[in-house]
Amino acid sequence: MEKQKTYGFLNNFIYALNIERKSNLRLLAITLIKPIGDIVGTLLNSYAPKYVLSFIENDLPLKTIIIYTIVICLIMLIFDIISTSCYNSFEFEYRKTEGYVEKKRMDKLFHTDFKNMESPDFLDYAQRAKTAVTRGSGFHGVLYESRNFIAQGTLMILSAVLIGIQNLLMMVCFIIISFGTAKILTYFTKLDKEKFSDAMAPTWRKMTYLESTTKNFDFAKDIRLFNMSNIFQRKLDDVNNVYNVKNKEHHNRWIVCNVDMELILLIQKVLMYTWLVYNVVTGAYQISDFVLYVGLVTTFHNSVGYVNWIYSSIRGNCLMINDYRNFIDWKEDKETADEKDGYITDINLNRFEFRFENVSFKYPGHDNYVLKNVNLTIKDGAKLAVVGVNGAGKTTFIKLMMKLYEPSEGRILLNGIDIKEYNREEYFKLFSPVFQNVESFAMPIYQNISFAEEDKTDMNKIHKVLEQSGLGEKINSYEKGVHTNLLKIFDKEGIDLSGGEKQRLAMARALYKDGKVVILDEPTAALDALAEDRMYREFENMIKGKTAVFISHRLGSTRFCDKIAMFEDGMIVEEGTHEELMAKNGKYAYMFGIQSQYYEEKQKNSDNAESTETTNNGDAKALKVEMEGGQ
Ligand SMILES: Nc1ncnc2c1ncn2[C@@H]1O[C@H](COP(=O)(O)OP(=O)(O)OP(=O)(O)O)[C@@H](O)[C@H]1O
Repeated sequence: MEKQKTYGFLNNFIYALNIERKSNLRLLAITLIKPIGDIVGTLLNSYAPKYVLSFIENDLPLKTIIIYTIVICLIMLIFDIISTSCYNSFEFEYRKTEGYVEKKRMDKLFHTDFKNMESPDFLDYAQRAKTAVTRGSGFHGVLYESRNFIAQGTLMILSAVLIGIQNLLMMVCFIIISFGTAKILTYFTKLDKEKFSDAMAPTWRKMTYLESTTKNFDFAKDIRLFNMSNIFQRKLDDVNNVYNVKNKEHHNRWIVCNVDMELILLIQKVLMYTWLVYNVVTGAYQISDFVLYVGLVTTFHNSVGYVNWIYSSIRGNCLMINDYRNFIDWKEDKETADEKDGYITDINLNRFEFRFENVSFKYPGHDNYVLKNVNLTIKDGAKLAVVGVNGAGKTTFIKLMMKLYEPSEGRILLNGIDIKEYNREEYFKLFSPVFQNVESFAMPIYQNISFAEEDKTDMNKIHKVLEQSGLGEKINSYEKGVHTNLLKIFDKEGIDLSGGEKQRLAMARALYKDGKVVILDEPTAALDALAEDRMYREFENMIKGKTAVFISHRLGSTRFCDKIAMFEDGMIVEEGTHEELMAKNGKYAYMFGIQSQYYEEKQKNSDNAESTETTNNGDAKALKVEMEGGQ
């Protein structure tokens, strides 16, 4: 688990103000101007009754009293307007700052090491960082309350000084009481952050998963057909139960805190009123003084309460900002950091030879090795087929080759240089991958292929690769053609593609990218036999002269490769050409034999059906294609 860095309260507070300054200067201006309106407005509220009363006590003419009173009211109105307009524009202006911090958070998620995306620790921090950018907490909480903190803090000091001028002892008592309540609040805020916010992060993560899975169209079919609602609801009940227990503790904690504070504040009120009533009874104060000091006492009392609450709220929100900073600054692996001095960023190579040297690998957080002491060379321009049973380590092998993970032991070299030395983002650009599981994104079709804005997309090339991957006719049949949106998230008329069509889309992406190294991981798993036949012909064009790795369960389809590496239990157990491996009569030959038998039987049945029903011979041809993967 990543060690959390703890920044002080002030450090986090300044960080939030800095974010405010960088993202929206107007918001910073509001933060500074609103307190002026609040302070003057509140003090006038205390002084206005005293002055109006003193005009009467001093027998001023009625007309003068009315004019003075109107002037006082107008001044109060001006400061009230300043305060209210700042208050109203805060939410609107905050939108920019919200966008700024959210963008930083998303950037981290987009660029972090691939392995972090499956690390529960990292995902918990991602969840906490999300809380820090949610309205009402984190940055919003700190910036919103900082205006009130400045206003109420100043009012607290001013009213304390004004009271202190009259009675120093009282002022000292009030200050001690305010420190006492502040201490109680700090204690409860810290306790609650640990016992509630932090402890709830894994529960939020689970809830988010359950919620997003339930409404995800990709899962909707399985959920219904396998009647998974019960199991989902049970899991939801489990997390809800944890939430309910923690939430109850959270609320009880705050009730205890409030009661403690109210008891202390009661002592303060009793002291203050005793002092004021005594002075009026002994004739030391006039009625107008009494009214003024009641106003100041109330202001002091309220501002102490506010300052405590606001301070505690800002403190709690600063702890969330601390989490946000820990997430944004989450240390990436040194080897894969983006802009490290000395890392090779210019990967303009014209030959691509990969060498795996004693490579072993275990997934983060797991003890078992998924790859064991793999030694293999893929020569420049060579086509390597990787075969083996499910779970043998084939996909893991290419994930390592593409630098999505790093070897736990050993090293991988490209042209003799450890791939650790290459800048990750530049290195990714080398590859054109086609995976078996393909995601379509809620974007127009052309963008699902180029991953660029329209003005940076070569539309002719888009049409060409769509034709090559067999999607051209389908896409052209839509009114908006390549501008048709996929999925219905941004466009009610968006379309969805079938599994096979998605795989063709992946092929179009790879063709468009035209990477110098081609990776095909079961690229035809979802295709029908005829589409597969066509795709293989495209592959041959696509990989001509390039280094390529091809994973397939259809052993016949690997014959166009120069070399076959057979994986078993994370190790390469056989290596050579198809003919060499067949001659060896080992595991590869055995697997090939079993598959041939199956397809021969299928073909025999098809032939029988063909002779008796004299049907077309398309199926038999398709079977032959299926076995040989288009060869
Ligand atoms: N992200 C992961 N975390 C932990 N273990 C994983 C992860 N991905 C894969 N594995 C494990 O690693 C082993 C090898 O998986 P891999 O996907 O490389 O196999 P494969 O040969 O490509 O299988 P298939 O033919 O089914 O695609 C499997 O036992 C799998 O459970």
